[in-house]
Amino acid sequence: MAKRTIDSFYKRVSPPQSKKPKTEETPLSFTHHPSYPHPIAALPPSIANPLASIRDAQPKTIANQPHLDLLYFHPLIPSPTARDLFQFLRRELPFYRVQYTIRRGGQPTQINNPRFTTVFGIDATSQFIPPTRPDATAIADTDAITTAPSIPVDTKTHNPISPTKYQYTPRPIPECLDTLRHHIEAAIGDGSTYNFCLVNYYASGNDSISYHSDDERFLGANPSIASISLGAQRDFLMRHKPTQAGSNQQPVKFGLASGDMVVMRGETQANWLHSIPKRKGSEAQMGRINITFRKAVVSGGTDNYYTYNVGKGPVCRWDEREGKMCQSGGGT
Ligand SMILES: O=C(O)CCC(=O)C(=O)O
Ligand SMILES: [Fe+2]
Repeated sequence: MAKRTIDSFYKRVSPPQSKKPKTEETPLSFTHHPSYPHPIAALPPSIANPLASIRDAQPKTIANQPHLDLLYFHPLIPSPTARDLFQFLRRELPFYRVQYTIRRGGQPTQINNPRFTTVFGIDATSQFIPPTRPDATAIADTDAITTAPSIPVDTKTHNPISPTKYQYTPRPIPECLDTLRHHIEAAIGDGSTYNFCLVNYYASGNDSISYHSDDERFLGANPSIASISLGAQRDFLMRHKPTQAGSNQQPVKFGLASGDMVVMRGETQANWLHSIPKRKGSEAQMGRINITFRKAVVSGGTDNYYTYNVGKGPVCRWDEREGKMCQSGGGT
């Protein structure tokens, strides 16, 4: 049987032919997977081709504060491509407005995520591979090649994982985001690899993420987190965690623009907090997408990421006529 990479495995089919003349924006193919609420378009060449050059982008190193270790690509993606990628991802990805309950002071308290989120990927104990084929004749059947979905298997044994291993059905990173992953791993060039892609959509200046650090144990020690900004410019604030010497340091502020990438690595997560505060002003009504690539090393990471970024609520899609995210019916 011919050896095929995981990347080449995703089903690629042409969209239904219509009488409309083809424009550059017409998606050429889709990633299909039973875990997706809908097929997810692959990048059109008008975005995929210029994106290939981001591998050569040169970052600035920011390590002028205790425990801070950042790479700042300003920009990573040139502005026309960043704009097209923003519009493409907003239109094509499924998003969620996740709600969950925590106990606060002994009382169950409902938390509403103040932004739209979505996630793809699986931790390092599992991986997506094409299902094995019994004989070579199946390969001759192009339809069989293109319709079989990739399946999650145990990384060590390559046996299919138990259906009860995870609380949520993990989703493979779709081709449009996996292409980006390959390019940014090359641009960062320090050997970091990623198996998760989290996407935030801030619909306006009223959406935000409060101070936190991505220092969960399931990311291992000194995790590398690559964070890409598209769309509206927003302030990214970082401040050192409180120390014995006090906590009244001024935050470090980056005005993250469309196409920028910040890589947080080394001891950064263990020692620093970061946030995107709410904002007013001219760009406040514009949307912003943030994409983070991360590597979860144990299975708890998969459950955590799907719980807080997909959840159990309805899927939302961008509605061009309404100019906003709308619930698209059905489940997750
Ligand atoms: O939107 C951003 O730039 C930051 C997002 C973030 O910190 C996160 O998702 O953990
Ligand atoms: Fe974060």
